[in-house]
Amino acid sequence: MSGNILAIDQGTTSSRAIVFDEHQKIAGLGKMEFTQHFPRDGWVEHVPEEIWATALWSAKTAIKKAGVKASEIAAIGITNQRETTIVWDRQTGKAIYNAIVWQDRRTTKLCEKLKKAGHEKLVSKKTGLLLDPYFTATKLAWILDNVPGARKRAEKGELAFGTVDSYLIWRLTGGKSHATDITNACRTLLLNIKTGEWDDELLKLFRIPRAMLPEVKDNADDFGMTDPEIFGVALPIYGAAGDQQAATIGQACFNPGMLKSTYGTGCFALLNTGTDMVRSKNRLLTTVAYRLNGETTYALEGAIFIAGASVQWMRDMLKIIEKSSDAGVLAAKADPTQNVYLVPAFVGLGAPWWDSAARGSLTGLTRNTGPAELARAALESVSYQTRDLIDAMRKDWKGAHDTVLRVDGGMVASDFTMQFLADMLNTPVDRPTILETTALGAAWLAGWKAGVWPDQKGFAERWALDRQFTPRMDEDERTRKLKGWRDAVRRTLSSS
Ligand SMILES: Nc1ncnc2c1ncn2[C@@H]1O[C@H](COP(=O)(O)OP(=O)(O)O)[C@@H](O)[C@H]1O
Ligand SMILES: O=P(O)(O)OC[C@H](O)CO
Repeated sequence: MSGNILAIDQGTTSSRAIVFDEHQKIAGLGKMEFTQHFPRDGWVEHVPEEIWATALWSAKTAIKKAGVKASEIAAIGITNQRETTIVWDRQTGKAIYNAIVWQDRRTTKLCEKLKKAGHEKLVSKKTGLLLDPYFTATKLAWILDNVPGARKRAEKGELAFGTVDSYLIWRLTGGKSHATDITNACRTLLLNIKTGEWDDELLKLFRIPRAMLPEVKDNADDFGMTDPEIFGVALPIYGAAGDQQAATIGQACFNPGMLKSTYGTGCFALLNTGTDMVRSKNRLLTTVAYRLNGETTYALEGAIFIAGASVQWMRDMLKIIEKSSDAGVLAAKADPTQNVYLVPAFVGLGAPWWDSAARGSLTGLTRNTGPAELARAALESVSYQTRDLIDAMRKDWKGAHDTVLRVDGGMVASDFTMQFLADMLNTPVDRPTILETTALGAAWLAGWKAGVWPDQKGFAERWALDRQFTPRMDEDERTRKLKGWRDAVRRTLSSS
């Protein structure tokens, strides 16, 4: 059997697919951006048909570009933007409402109400998460409460719920498989991360009918065969994982203490804590890193909502750069004596603040502040936020000390940003040769399950360094800059 694996990576701003060959090298890639809908302040939606169409187009393009026949693909792995919520009609396969995206804040009030009623402790204990609109359950409840007739139909079993992995699996298998994987399921607020099963108490709290939920599987598992109409041949789907967990796998962070951070639209740092479920005292998340052969590995996670999105904001709204890669060039021209801080709380602040009512701020402006200082502040904000996460991780778990950070995602192409990151963390930052680690992680799951790719150890040995960024800034300068950042955050919090 051939060692070609198709990975479908359905992200927040684009869908892409990659065919990796038997040596885990990229043989073909297809990528398409899709429309972001912002119907109201704090609301973010995607059209499910567009998610499907762009994912499918990308998959077919990747196969074509790789110059292989679909029959030469051994298996498919799926990875996706997490928490994004879709409900569809089991009969027609049509979604009953747009996908409510992870960034969407419309359920802030409901979360506050549940918190006031004292439910956060139970929710955190069972799920490792917090009562924040970021997660799926309240978005799903919103759909059931706001689409006429939805709740009744869901109770009768006529509607199906899924995160994007589940929706793609359903579409790819022609409605034959309604499944999800443990890493996506554990982000819904409906799964008990200790047992790995849907939890009746949580379902009752969020008023979610069990009949609409998918089956929860391991990350390398049998998720069904694709409908032969789609690729001309039925292909097995053998892997699925949320994109941040897939990146953890793709970065081969398989040992406790290993840490990766992905800089895409948002930024997500995951620290492997092994089979230990480390409970955060500093408002980080406890999450499933992966479950293989029934054994669960956990991670501590810090989630930042805006990273590369601030670069897109400069490009699309402020129009001070033409393309993302101009940001680093512009930032390098900034006046080093200015202390401008951008706190990009465009959709609230994630870890460790969890302030959904906060909105972005720009401080330290002078008459001489121009686009270059703004670009620098936007790129630097990513490193400051990462520092906040890693400080919290170090307080939570001793295994987080002396670790090297492996980075990936679109934004790590910026050398300026990576150097500043090493300076702020005061720790080396390793950028691998393959930056498509999310897709690679999903591909490994499928390739390993299909028996055509190496095992964990063999795969980890193939991880290759492109460049290591080492800290260059002196301690006084770092301390001064971090203090300025913390002041800026303090002023941005909604309670300030
Ligand atoms: N050279 C660069 N410098 C800074 N930011 C960049 C650069 N290249 C891409 N980006 C940013 O990275 C993000 C895209 O990363 P990607 O991993 O594709 O994201 P996602 O999976 O969330 O769609 C965009 O927000 C883009 O602005
Ligand atoms: O699409 P990304 O890469 O920004 O990832 C989104 C995360 O999965 C949200 O939790």
